[in-house]
Amino acid sequence: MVQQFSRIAVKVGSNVLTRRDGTLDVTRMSALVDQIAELHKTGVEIILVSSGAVASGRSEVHSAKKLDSVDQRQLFSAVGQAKLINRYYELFREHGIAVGQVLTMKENFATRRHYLNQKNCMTVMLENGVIPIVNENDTISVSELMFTDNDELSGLIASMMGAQALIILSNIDGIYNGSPADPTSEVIREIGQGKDLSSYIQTSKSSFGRGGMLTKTNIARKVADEGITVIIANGKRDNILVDLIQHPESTLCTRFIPSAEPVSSVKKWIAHSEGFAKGELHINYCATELLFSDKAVSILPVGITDVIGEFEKDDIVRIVDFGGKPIGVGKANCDSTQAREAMGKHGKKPVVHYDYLYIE
Ligand SMILES: Nc1ncnc2c1ncn2[C@@H]1O[C@H](COP(=O)(O)OP(=O)(O)O)[C@@H](O)[C@H]1O
Ligand SMILES: N[C@@H](CCC(=O)OP(=O)(O)O)C(=O)O
Repeated sequence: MVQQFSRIAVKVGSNVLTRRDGTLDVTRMSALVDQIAELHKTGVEIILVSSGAVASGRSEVHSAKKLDSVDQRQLFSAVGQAKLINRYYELFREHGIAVGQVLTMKENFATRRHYLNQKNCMTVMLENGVIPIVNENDTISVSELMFTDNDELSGLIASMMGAQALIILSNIDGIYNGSPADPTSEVIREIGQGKDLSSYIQTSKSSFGRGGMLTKTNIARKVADEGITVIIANGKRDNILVDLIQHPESTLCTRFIPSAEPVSSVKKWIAHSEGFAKGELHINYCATELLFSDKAVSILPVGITDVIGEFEKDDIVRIVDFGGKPIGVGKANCDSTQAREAMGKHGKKPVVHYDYLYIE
């Protein structure tokens, strides 16, 4: 059989790995490991993004004093991540497969150097047949330093590692075209580019999840726009991973159709960097129009009407259109003082070069 994908990222959500009482579902973990091992043996490279640290720590510690939510998360994840990775290690060892732990945080995606260091680490692991098991470093990622959830992290990882597909396993068969609780709702099988799904998504979350379906959908769209197939499926269904890869037509899931246009690796990094923007470049009507045309256009000083914030050369800046709407991100080619000096002038060097510009 021809394999559809040779490198995939698989995200396993908290709810897939957690029983109703909040403890780790080792039977489910073991079933998923068996499937990953089966795919690995057919030559598919897999990066596993696994939640479950907080859930697996919860049952291990019983604090005498009442803990606030940050303390709880730090304590449970510190204990739980050790337990989680230990379980994975043992389960994969039965298949003769080595695994490695990668704990990361949002800041590690902010500078290109850190980004490339992480990429290199996981590339070496894959080259040596080791499956990277990635999670957020919950012990030190607190509040604004946190990813929205592991869906966001898995999108960054899939994009960074040049995966052809990202499979997000949750406790639901896919995105429903109404409330999942409504028996008339159905799973949307395929989502093309530019489809607005906001009216379908309920704000309800599963009991142990962090972000909910809306963040899943937003991430999925962004990643698919970079040319990566994104699949949302039910990790609690038997043999789901193998079925998705080997019997894609007959397996229930939501599939985001990837863009056919290739996106460079630098642009992929920039696309996910909005949260790290240090400043804003406001542009006029004419520059906005040009950016949305088919041409490869850089942001020239002549089209800039305002420079907000203080930034250095190579920092990420947000691009804001003439109506005040954020339309993209880019890597600044100069600092904010130089950008202000050049603003509105003809014949100056681009403030953001096209190669380092991502328009949404
Ligand atoms: N239209 C929808 N289709 C599917 N699920 C939805 C929809 N709207 C809201 N949801 C909720 O999103 C939940 C999955 O997201 P989340 O709780 O973040 O899971 P995970 O922990 O796997 O990341 C589902 O259990 C469901 O309750
Ligand atoms: N890093 C956390 C999971 C965070 C999270 O957002 O989980 P999920 O709702 O599955 O996307 C943990 O391991 O418990």
